[in-house]
Amino acid sequence: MTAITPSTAHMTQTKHIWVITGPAGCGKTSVAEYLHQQLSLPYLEGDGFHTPENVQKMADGQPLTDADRWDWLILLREQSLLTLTKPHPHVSTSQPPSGVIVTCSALKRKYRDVIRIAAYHRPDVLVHFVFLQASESALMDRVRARKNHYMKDYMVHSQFQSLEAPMEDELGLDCMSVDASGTSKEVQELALDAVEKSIHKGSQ
Ligand SMILES: Nc1ncnc2c1ncn2[C@@H]1O[C@H](COP(=O)(O)OP(=O)(O)O)[C@@H](O)[C@H]1O
Ligand SMILES: O=C(O)[C@H](O)[C@@H](O)[C@H](O)[C@H](O)COP(=O)(O)O
Repeated sequence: MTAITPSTAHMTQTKHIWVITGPAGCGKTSVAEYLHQQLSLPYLEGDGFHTPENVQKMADGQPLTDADRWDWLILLREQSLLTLTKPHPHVSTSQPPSGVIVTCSALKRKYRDVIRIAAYHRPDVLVHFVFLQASESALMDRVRARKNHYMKDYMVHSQFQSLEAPMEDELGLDCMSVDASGTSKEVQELALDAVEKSIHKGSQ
């Protein structure tokens, strides 16, 4: 049996991958930046991991296909795990972080399944999905008002066509649904509250 010493204790602590999900404009970036600040956890912006080809495709107004998304999802999963092993530069400790925040629309159940694989060989890792729920028309308005982004408002409809919001079984497992119809501040607070409750529940 391997003894748990202070130097190895961090390896056995539960580590969390917090995936902030939902269609374009739901507030993934806004919420992730807030959680990053409030929880002092590293943050991976999913949009930054698309290939130039995928970005061009979306900028041209074509929704991504499943085939376009697989490698992106796998990359996000691998980068999340890698981030959990590296000392966090924003915290004054040489220990790896206790969690990582990642934005990823994760529109379909099978996309979430790809990310769930992160925990298959890492019993110390828990994956959680925070689904930001708001109406299509609200998200159209937000994306229309957002400047300097490849994703245009007319893409929101295709995102809702692809969307498989987490159902009861996923909500009872590793997904939480957050009302994202309010102001940015309200949604940020609701998301933080949901994450903190989940951490608290896990520690009991
Ligand atoms: N709750 C909100 N209410 C109104 N506008 C919001 C809200 N959350 C984010 N926004 C704005 O809407 C746009 C999309 O938000 P963003 O965080 O980029 O969403 P996503 O990353 O899910 O596409 C941004 O311009 C952002 O400032
Ligand atoms: O900020 C946004 O508008 C979204 O995050 C957007 O960029 C998009 O959702 C994905 O990154 C593309 O991938 P999907 O088509 O799989 O959502």
